Amino acid sequence: MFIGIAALVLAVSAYIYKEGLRPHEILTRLTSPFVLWGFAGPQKTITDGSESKGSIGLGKVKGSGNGAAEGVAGGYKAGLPSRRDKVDTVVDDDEEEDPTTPTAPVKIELSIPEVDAGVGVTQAKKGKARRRPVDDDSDEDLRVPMFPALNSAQRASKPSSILQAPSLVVPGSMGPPPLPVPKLAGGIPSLAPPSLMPPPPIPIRKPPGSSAAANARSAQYSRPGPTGSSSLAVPPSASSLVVPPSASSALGVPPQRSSLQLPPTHSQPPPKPRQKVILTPGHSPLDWANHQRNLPFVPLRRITPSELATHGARKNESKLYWTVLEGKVYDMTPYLPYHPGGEKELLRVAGKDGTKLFNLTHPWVNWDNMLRGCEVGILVSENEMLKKEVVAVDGGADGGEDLESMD
Ligand code: HEM
Repeated sequence: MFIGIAALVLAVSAYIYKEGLRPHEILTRLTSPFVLWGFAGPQKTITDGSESKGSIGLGKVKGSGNGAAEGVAGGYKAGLPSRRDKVDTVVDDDEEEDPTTPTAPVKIELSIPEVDAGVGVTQAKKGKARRRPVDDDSDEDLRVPMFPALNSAQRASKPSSILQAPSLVVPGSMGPPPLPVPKLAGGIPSLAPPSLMPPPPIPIRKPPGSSAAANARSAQYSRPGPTGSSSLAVPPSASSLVVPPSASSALGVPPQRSSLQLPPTHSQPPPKPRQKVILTPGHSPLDWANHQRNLPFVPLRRITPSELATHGARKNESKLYWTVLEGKVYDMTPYLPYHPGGEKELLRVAGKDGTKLFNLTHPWVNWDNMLRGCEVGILVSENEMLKKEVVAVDGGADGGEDLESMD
Protein backbone atom coordinates (compact mmCIF):
# COMPACT_ATOMS: atom_id res chain seq x y z
CA MET A 1 0.00 0.00 0.00
CA PHE A 2 2.69 2.40 0.99
CA ILE A 3 4.78 1.45 -1.97
CA GLY A 4 1.81 2.01 -4.24
CA ILE A 5 1.16 5.44 -2.82
CA ALA A 6 4.80 6.32 -3.07
CA ALA A 7 4.90 5.15 -6.65
CA LEU A 8 1.83 7.18 -7.41
CA VAL A 9 3.34 10.30 -5.87
CA LEU A 10 6.52 9.76 -7.78
CA ALA A 11 4.63 9.29 -10.99
CA VAL A 12 2.66 12.47 -10.44
CA SER A 13 5.79 14.37 -9.56
CA ALA A 14 7.52 13.08 -12.63
CA TYR A 15 4.59 14.11 -14.76
CA ILE A 16 4.51 17.57 -13.28
CA TYR A 17 8.21 17.93 -13.83
CA LYS A 18 7.94 16.75 -17.37
CA GLU A 19 5.07 19.02 -18.22
CA GLY A 20 6.56 21.94 -16.36
CA LEU A 21 3.27 22.71 -14.73
CA ARG A 22 2.83 25.58 -12.39
CA PRO A 23 0.98 25.28 -9.09
CA HIS A 24 -2.20 26.88 -10.33
CA GLU A 25 -2.16 24.67 -13.39
CA ILE A 26 -1.82 21.61 -11.21
CA LEU A 27 -4.78 22.69 -9.13
CA THR A 28 -6.77 23.40 -12.25
CA ARG A 29 -6.07 20.03 -13.70
CA LEU A 30 -6.79 18.28 -10.44
CA THR A 31 -10.02 20.07 -9.72
CA SER A 32 -11.47 20.28 -13.21
CA PRO A 33 -12.45 16.61 -13.38
CA PHE A 34 -14.30 16.90 -10.11
CA VAL A 35 -16.10 20.02 -11.09
CA LEU A 36 -16.95 18.93 -14.54
CA TRP A 37 -17.93 15.52 -13.52
CA GLY A 38 -19.89 16.53 -10.51
CA PHE A 39 -21.80 19.44 -11.95
CA ALA A 40 -21.79 19.03 -15.65
CA GLY A 41 -22.85 15.46 -15.69
CA PRO A 42 -21.65 12.96 -18.19
CA GLN A 43 -19.03 14.22 -20.54
CA LYS A 44 -17.77 13.17 -23.85
CA THR A 45 -14.56 11.30 -23.89
CA ILE A 46 -12.33 11.29 -26.84
CA THR A 47 -10.68 8.04 -27.48
CA ASP A 48 -8.91 8.78 -30.67
CA GLY A 49 -5.78 7.07 -29.44
CA SER A 50 -3.76 10.24 -29.28
CA GLU A 51 -1.11 10.73 -26.74
CA SER A 52 -2.14 12.19 -23.44
CA LYS A 53 -1.42 15.88 -23.26
CA GLY A 54 -4.65 17.36 -22.17
CA SER A 55 -6.37 17.29 -18.87
CA ILE A 56 -5.64 14.35 -16.68
CA GLY A 57 -7.84 12.78 -14.19
CA LEU A 58 -6.85 10.31 -11.63
CA GLY A 59 -9.05 7.36 -11.67
CA LYS A 60 -9.29 3.66 -11.85
CA VAL A 61 -10.46 1.45 -14.60
CA LYS A 62 -12.58 -1.35 -13.67
CA GLY A 63 -11.68 -4.54 -15.38
CA SER A 64 -10.61 -4.71 -18.97
CA GLY A 65 -13.70 -5.08 -20.94
CA ASN A 66 -16.74 -4.75 -18.86
CA GLY A 67 -16.86 -1.03 -19.21
CA ALA A 68 -16.60 -0.16 -15.57
CA ALA A 69 -14.16 2.55 -14.78
CA GLU A 70 -13.71 5.02 -12.05
CA GLY A 71 -12.66 8.31 -13.40
CA VAL A 72 -11.90 10.34 -10.40
CA ALA A 73 -8.53 9.47 -9.10
CA GLY A 74 -6.67 8.06 -11.99
CA GLY A 75 -5.04 9.17 -15.14
CA TYR A 76 -2.33 8.38 -17.45
CA LYS A 77 1.00 8.80 -15.91
CA ALA A 78 3.87 9.88 -17.88
CA GLY A 79 5.40 7.02 -19.75
CA LEU A 80 2.58 4.57 -19.22
CA PRO A 81 0.96 3.02 -22.24
CA SER A 82 -2.48 4.12 -23.13
CA ARG A 83 -5.36 1.93 -22.04
CA ARG A 84 -8.13 3.93 -23.56
CA ASP A 85 -9.17 1.19 -25.83
CA LYS A 86 -9.89 -0.93 -22.80
CA VAL A 87 -12.20 1.57 -21.27
CA ASP A 88 -15.74 0.79 -22.13
CA THR A 89 -17.70 2.68 -19.58
CA VAL A 90 -16.99 5.61 -17.35
CA VAL A 91 -18.85 5.57 -14.10
CA ASP A 92 -19.43 8.08 -11.36
CA ASP A 93 -17.86 8.19 -7.97
CA ASP A 94 -20.78 6.63 -6.29
CA GLU A 95 -20.62 3.59 -8.43
CA GLU A 96 -19.49 0.56 -6.56
CA GLU A 97 -15.94 -0.46 -7.12
CA ASP A 98 -15.09 -3.94 -8.01
CA PRO A 99 -12.30 -5.00 -5.69
CA THR A 100 -11.32 -7.82 -7.93
CA THR A 101 -10.58 -5.62 -10.81
CA PRO A 102 -7.07 -4.39 -10.93
CA THR A 103 -6.87 -0.68 -10.95
CA ALA A 104 -4.98 1.03 -13.60
CA PRO A 105 -4.49 4.70 -14.33
CA VAL A 106 -6.67 5.86 -17.13
CA LYS A 107 -6.72 9.16 -18.89
CA ILE A 108 -10.23 10.43 -18.92
CA GLU A 109 -11.08 13.45 -20.97
CA LEU A 110 -14.10 15.11 -19.54
CA SER A 111 -14.56 18.49 -21.12
CA ILE A 112 -14.42 18.05 -24.85
CA PRO A 113 -17.81 18.96 -26.16
CA GLU A 114 -17.19 18.30 -29.80
CA VAL A 115 -14.65 16.52 -31.86
CA ASP A 116 -13.59 16.61 -35.44
CA ALA A 117 -14.92 14.14 -37.92
CA GLY A 118 -13.42 10.73 -37.77
CA VAL A 119 -12.77 10.76 -34.07
CA GLY A 120 -14.47 8.22 -31.96
CA VAL A 121 -16.50 9.48 -29.07
CA THR A 122 -17.59 7.76 -25.98
CA GLN A 123 -20.39 9.54 -24.25
CA ALA A 124 -20.74 8.55 -20.67
CA LYS A 125 -23.86 9.01 -18.70
CA LYS A 126 -24.54 8.42 -15.13
CA GLY A 127 -25.01 4.75 -14.67
CA LYS A 128 -24.94 4.13 -18.37
CA ALA A 129 -22.38 4.29 -21.05
CA ARG A 130 -22.62 4.51 -24.75
CA ARG A 131 -19.72 4.10 -26.99
CA ARG A 132 -19.27 5.22 -30.49
CA PRO A 133 -16.94 3.54 -32.89
CA VAL A 134 -13.38 4.22 -32.04
CA ASP A 135 -10.36 4.05 -34.21
CA ASP A 136 -8.16 1.09 -33.83
CA ASP A 137 -5.03 3.10 -33.32
CA SER A 138 -6.30 4.84 -30.17
CA ASP A 139 -3.74 2.94 -28.14
CA GLU A 140 -0.90 4.87 -29.59
CA ASP A 141 -2.17 8.47 -29.52
CA LEU A 142 -4.59 9.77 -26.92
CA ARG A 143 -3.70 13.34 -27.45
CA VAL A 144 -6.70 15.55 -27.37
CA PRO A 145 -6.87 17.62 -30.48
CA MET A 146 -6.97 21.28 -29.89
CA PHE A 147 -10.24 22.86 -30.61
CA PRO A 148 -10.83 24.44 -32.99
CA ALA A 149 -8.60 22.46 -35.24
CA LEU A 150 -5.39 24.03 -36.31
CA ASN A 151 -6.61 24.37 -39.86
CA SER A 152 -10.17 25.29 -39.07
CA ALA A 153 -11.85 28.50 -40.16
CA GLN A 154 -12.79 29.34 -36.60
CA ARG A 155 -9.19 29.43 -35.49
CA ALA A 156 -8.24 31.48 -38.52
CA SER A 157 -10.91 34.01 -37.71
CA LYS A 158 -9.95 34.35 -34.06
CA PRO A 159 -7.38 36.82 -32.88
CA SER A 160 -4.22 34.99 -32.04
CA SER A 161 -4.01 36.79 -28.71
CA ILE A 162 -7.14 35.02 -27.49
CA LEU A 163 -5.84 31.61 -28.35
CA GLN A 164 -2.48 32.29 -26.83
CA ALA A 165 -3.74 33.72 -23.57
CA PRO A 166 -3.21 31.00 -20.96
CA SER A 167 -5.93 32.30 -18.68
CA LEU A 168 -8.55 32.03 -21.40
CA VAL A 169 -7.66 28.62 -22.69
CA VAL A 170 -8.73 25.78 -20.54
CA PRO A 171 -7.19 22.56 -21.70
CA GLY A 172 -9.78 20.35 -23.14
CA SER A 173 -12.48 22.98 -23.15
CA MET A 174 -14.02 24.84 -25.98
CA GLY A 175 -12.71 28.29 -26.68
CA PRO A 176 -14.81 31.40 -26.98
CA PRO A 177 -16.85 31.84 -30.11
CA PRO A 178 -15.22 33.76 -32.90
CA LEU A 179 -15.66 37.47 -32.85
CA PRO A 180 -18.10 38.85 -35.39
CA VAL A 181 -16.26 40.28 -38.33
CA PRO A 182 -17.97 43.19 -40.05
CA LYS A 183 -18.29 42.81 -43.73
CA LEU A 184 -18.49 45.37 -46.44
CA ALA A 185 -21.32 45.60 -48.87
CA GLY A 186 -19.40 43.60 -51.39
CA GLY A 187 -18.90 40.70 -48.97
CA ILE A 188 -15.28 41.54 -48.28
CA PRO A 189 -14.48 41.17 -44.58
CA SER A 190 -13.22 44.35 -43.04
CA LEU A 191 -9.93 44.33 -41.17
CA ALA A 192 -10.93 47.25 -38.97
CA PRO A 193 -12.19 46.63 -35.42
CA PRO A 194 -15.97 46.29 -35.17
CA SER A 195 -16.17 49.42 -33.00
CA LEU A 196 -14.99 51.56 -35.88
CA MET A 197 -17.28 52.70 -38.64
CA PRO A 198 -16.67 51.25 -42.07
CA PRO A 199 -15.39 53.66 -44.71
CA PRO A 200 -17.95 55.46 -46.82
CA PRO A 201 -19.03 53.76 -49.99
CA ILE A 202 -17.05 54.47 -53.07
CA PRO A 203 -18.90 56.84 -55.39
CA ILE A 204 -19.94 55.11 -58.53
CA ARG A 205 -20.21 56.83 -61.86
CA LYS A 206 -23.72 57.14 -63.11
CA PRO A 207 -24.13 54.68 -65.93
CA PRO A 208 -26.54 55.58 -68.67
CA GLY A 209 -29.98 54.21 -68.05
CA SER A 210 -29.52 53.55 -64.33
CA SER A 211 -32.25 53.79 -61.76
CA ALA A 212 -33.42 57.00 -60.11
CA ALA A 213 -31.87 56.09 -56.76
CA ALA A 214 -28.54 55.43 -58.39
CA ASN A 215 -28.81 58.73 -60.19
CA ALA A 216 -29.43 60.58 -56.94
CA ARG A 217 -26.54 58.82 -55.22
CA SER A 218 -24.13 59.53 -58.02
CA ALA A 219 -25.29 63.12 -58.23
CA GLN A 220 -24.33 63.51 -54.60
CA TYR A 221 -20.71 62.74 -55.36
CA SER A 222 -20.43 63.97 -58.90
CA ARG A 223 -19.29 67.47 -59.82
CA PRO A 224 -22.12 69.80 -60.81
CA GLY A 225 -21.98 70.43 -64.50
CA PRO A 226 -23.37 73.19 -66.62
CA THR A 227 -26.61 71.30 -67.10
CA GLY A 228 -27.08 70.53 -63.41
CA SER A 229 -29.56 72.24 -61.17
CA SER A 230 -27.03 73.09 -58.48
CA SER A 231 -26.75 76.66 -57.30
CA LEU A 232 -23.02 76.52 -57.93
CA ALA A 233 -23.46 75.89 -61.61
CA VAL A 234 -22.19 78.62 -63.89
CA PRO A 235 -24.93 80.12 -66.04
CA PRO A 236 -24.36 79.61 -69.71
CA SER A 237 -24.34 83.33 -70.50
CA ALA A 238 -22.00 84.79 -67.92
CA SER A 239 -21.59 88.43 -68.74
CA SER A 240 -19.12 88.84 -65.87
CA LEU A 241 -16.61 86.78 -67.81
CA VAL A 242 -16.54 89.22 -70.71
CA VAL A 243 -13.33 91.23 -70.90
CA PRO A 244 -14.08 94.90 -70.23
CA PRO A 245 -13.51 97.22 -73.19
CA SER A 246 -10.70 99.11 -71.49
CA ALA A 247 -8.77 95.93 -70.71
CA SER A 248 -9.48 94.42 -74.08
CA SER A 249 -8.21 97.51 -75.86
CA ALA A 250 -5.05 97.43 -73.79
CA LEU A 251 -4.57 93.77 -74.62
CA GLY A 252 -5.35 94.23 -78.25
CA VAL A 253 -8.42 92.02 -78.05
CA PRO A 254 -11.61 93.23 -79.69
CA PRO A 255 -14.18 94.00 -76.98
CA GLN A 256 -17.12 91.66 -76.64
CA ARG A 257 -20.40 93.42 -76.22
CA SER A 258 -22.88 92.05 -73.74
CA SER A 259 -26.49 92.94 -73.33
CA LEU A 260 -25.85 94.00 -69.72
CA GLN A 261 -22.95 96.27 -70.52
CA LEU A 262 -23.32 100.00 -70.99
CA PRO A 263 -22.32 101.37 -74.36
CA PRO A 264 -18.89 102.97 -74.40
CA THR A 265 -19.00 106.74 -73.82
CA HIS A 266 -16.70 109.26 -75.45
CA SER A 267 -17.90 112.38 -73.64
CA GLN A 268 -14.42 113.24 -72.42
CA PRO A 269 -11.68 113.93 -74.92
CA PRO A 270 -8.60 111.78 -74.72
CA PRO A 271 -6.00 113.18 -72.36
CA LYS A 272 -3.47 115.47 -73.92
CA PRO A 273 0.08 114.17 -73.75
CA ARG A 274 2.27 116.06 -71.33
CA GLN A 275 4.46 118.75 -72.81
CA LYS A 276 6.99 119.28 -70.06
CA VAL A 277 10.30 120.57 -71.32
CA ILE A 278 13.77 119.87 -70.04
CA LEU A 279 14.70 122.88 -67.97
CA THR A 280 18.22 124.20 -68.06
CA PRO A 281 20.29 123.72 -64.93
CA GLY A 282 19.52 126.17 -62.15
CA HIS A 283 15.91 126.71 -63.30
CA SER A 284 14.00 124.24 -61.20
CA PRO A 285 10.85 125.28 -59.27
CA LEU A 286 13.00 125.61 -56.14
CA ASP A 287 15.44 127.84 -57.98
CA TRP A 288 12.54 130.03 -59.05
CA ALA A 289 11.33 130.35 -55.48
CA ASN A 290 14.78 131.64 -54.47
CA HIS A 291 15.12 133.92 -57.47
CA GLN A 292 11.68 135.47 -57.02
CA ARG A 293 12.59 136.54 -53.47
CA ASN A 294 15.50 138.63 -54.83
CA LEU A 295 13.55 140.48 -57.52
CA PRO A 296 13.57 144.31 -57.25
CA PHE A 297 10.51 146.14 -56.11
CA VAL A 298 8.42 147.63 -58.91
CA PRO A 299 5.70 150.20 -58.04
CA LEU A 300 2.28 149.08 -59.17
CA ARG A 301 0.41 151.22 -61.56
CA ARG A 302 -2.68 151.33 -63.72
CA ILE A 303 -2.11 149.60 -67.03
CA THR A 304 -4.38 149.94 -69.97
CA PRO A 305 -4.95 147.20 -72.53
CA SER A 306 -3.09 149.25 -75.11
CA GLU A 307 -0.02 149.37 -72.96
CA LEU A 308 -0.32 145.61 -72.18
CA ALA A 309 -0.34 144.90 -75.84
CA THR A 310 3.07 146.54 -76.27
CA HIS A 311 4.53 143.71 -74.09
CA GLY A 312 3.45 140.90 -76.28
CA ALA A 313 5.44 138.28 -78.13
CA ARG A 314 5.61 140.21 -81.34
CA LYS A 315 6.81 143.75 -82.00
CA ASN A 316 8.11 144.02 -78.43
CA GLU A 317 10.94 146.42 -78.37
CA SER A 318 11.28 146.31 -74.57
CA LYS A 319 11.68 142.54 -74.53
CA LEU A 320 9.49 142.56 -71.47
CA TYR A 321 6.59 140.16 -71.66
CA TRP A 322 3.51 140.99 -69.67
CA THR A 323 0.31 139.10 -69.06
CA VAL A 324 -2.86 139.54 -67.05
CA LEU A 325 -4.24 136.94 -64.61
CA GLU A 326 -7.58 137.92 -63.01
CA GLY A 327 -6.98 141.71 -63.34
CA LYS A 328 -3.36 141.75 -62.17
CA VAL A 329 -0.57 142.56 -64.62
CA TYR A 330 2.57 140.45 -64.29
CA ASP A 331 5.89 140.77 -65.97
CA MET A 332 6.60 137.11 -66.72
CA THR A 333 9.93 137.85 -68.37
CA PRO A 334 12.09 136.59 -65.47
CA TYR A 335 9.96 133.42 -65.21
CA LEU A 336 10.35 132.32 -68.82
CA PRO A 337 13.38 130.02 -68.24
CA TYR A 338 11.67 128.45 -65.18
CA HIS A 339 8.40 127.52 -66.84
CA PRO A 340 8.05 123.72 -66.98
CA GLY A 341 5.90 123.95 -70.07
CA GLY A 342 8.49 125.88 -71.92
CA GLU A 343 8.90 129.54 -72.95
CA LYS A 344 6.92 129.06 -76.11
CA GLU A 345 3.75 128.14 -74.25
CA LEU A 346 4.14 130.97 -71.86
CA LEU A 347 4.56 133.54 -74.62
CA ARG A 348 1.20 132.60 -76.03
CA VAL A 349 -0.42 134.86 -73.43
CA ALA A 350 2.10 137.67 -73.60
CA GLY A 351 0.55 141.15 -74.12
CA LYS A 352 -3.01 139.94 -73.29
CA ASP A 353 -5.23 138.37 -70.64
CA GLY A 354 -4.03 134.83 -70.10
CA THR A 355 -6.46 133.76 -67.34
CA LYS A 356 -8.59 131.49 -69.49
CA LEU A 357 -5.70 129.63 -71.08
CA PHE A 358 -3.87 129.34 -67.81
CA ASN A 359 -6.85 127.69 -66.11
CA LEU A 360 -7.41 125.39 -69.02
CA THR A 361 -3.85 124.15 -68.83
CA HIS A 362 -3.10 123.80 -65.14
CA PRO A 363 -5.75 125.17 -62.84
CA TRP A 364 -4.01 123.58 -59.84
CA VAL A 365 -1.04 125.92 -60.17
CA ASN A 366 -0.99 128.75 -57.57
CA TRP A 367 -0.02 131.53 -59.97
CA ASP A 368 -0.63 134.33 -57.40
CA ASN A 369 2.04 132.95 -55.10
CA MET A 370 4.48 132.07 -57.86
CA LEU A 371 4.37 135.46 -59.62
CA ARG A 372 4.12 137.73 -56.54
CA GLY A 373 7.45 139.42 -57.29
CA CYS A 374 6.54 139.87 -60.98
CA GLU A 375 3.40 141.95 -60.50
CA VAL A 376 3.56 145.40 -62.15
CA GLY A 377 0.09 146.77 -61.78
CA ILE A 378 -3.63 146.28 -62.42
CA LEU A 379 -5.47 146.31 -65.64
CA VAL A 380 -7.75 149.36 -66.09
CA SER A 381 -9.76 150.59 -68.95
CA GLU A 382 -8.68 153.46 -71.17
CA ASN A 383 -11.37 155.72 -69.72
CA GLU A 384 -10.24 155.30 -66.16
CA MET A 385 -6.64 156.07 -67.17
CA LEU A 386 -7.58 159.33 -68.65
CA LYS A 387 -9.34 160.41 -65.49
CA LYS A 388 -6.67 159.84 -62.90
CA GLU A 389 -2.98 159.52 -62.77
CA VAL A 390 -1.86 156.38 -61.19
CA VAL A 391 0.77 156.69 -58.52
CA ALA A 392 2.58 153.79 -56.99
CA VAL A 393 2.50 154.07 -53.25
CA ASP A 394 3.46 150.86 -51.45
CA GLY A 395 7.10 149.81 -51.89
CA GLY A 396 7.35 147.23 -49.04
CA ALA A 397 9.71 144.31 -48.86
CA ASP A 398 6.95 141.83 -49.77
CA GLY A 399 6.03 143.84 -52.81
CA GLY A 400 2.57 144.70 -51.56
CA GLU A 401 0.58 147.56 -52.89
CA ASP A 402 -1.69 150.13 -51.31
CA LEU A 403 -4.55 150.01 -53.71
CA GLU A 404 -6.56 152.67 -51.76
CA SER A 405 -3.88 155.26 -52.38
CA MET A 406 -4.09 154.57 -56.08
CA ASP A 407 -7.56 156.02 -56.12
C1 HEM B 1 1.89 132.95 -66.54
C2 HEM B 1 1.84 132.17 -65.67
C3 HEM B 1 2.21 130.68 -65.64
C4 HEM B 1 2.79 130.06 -64.65
C5 HEM B 1 3.21 130.71 -63.37
C6 HEM B 1 2.91 128.65 -65.01
C7 HEM B 1 3.44 127.68 -64.21
C8 HEM B 1 3.54 126.35 -64.53
C9 HEM B 1 3.95 125.32 -63.64
C10 HEM B 1 4.31 125.50 -62.20
C11 HEM B 1 3.90 124.18 -64.29
C12 HEM B 1 4.23 122.78 -63.76
C13 HEM B 1 2.93 122.13 -63.40
C14 HEM B 1 3.11 120.73 -62.92
O1 HEM B 1 4.20 120.18 -62.96
O2 HEM B 1 2.08 120.14 -62.50
C15 HEM B 1 3.48 124.50 -65.64
C16 HEM B 1 3.36 123.52 -66.62
C17 HEM B 1 2.91 123.90 -67.90
N1 HEM B 1 2.47 125.09 -68.32
FE1 HEM B 1 2.42 126.76 -67.31
N2 HEM B 1 2.43 128.48 -66.26
C18 HEM B 1 1.98 129.69 -66.67
C19 HEM B 1 1.34 129.95 -67.83
C20 HEM B 1 1.20 129.06 -68.86
C21 HEM B 1 0.58 129.36 -70.08
C22 HEM B 1 -0.03 130.71 -70.42
C23 HEM B 1 0.67 128.23 -70.79
C24 HEM B 1 0.25 128.06 -72.19
C25 HEM B 1 -0.79 127.63 -72.67
C26 HEM B 1 1.30 127.22 -70.02
C27 HEM B 1 1.54 125.89 -70.39
C28 HEM B 1 2.07 124.93 -69.61
C29 HEM B 1 2.26 123.59 -70.02
C30 HEM B 1 1.97 123.00 -71.34
C31 HEM B 1 2.80 122.93 -68.94
C32 HEM B 1 3.18 121.45 -68.85
C33 HEM B 1 2.01 120.66 -68.31
C34 HEM B 1 2.44 119.33 -67.96
O3 HEM B 1 3.37 119.15 -67.18
O4 HEM B 1 1.77 118.40 -68.44
N3 HEM B 1 1.60 127.73 -68.84
N4 HEM B 1 3.24 125.81 -65.75
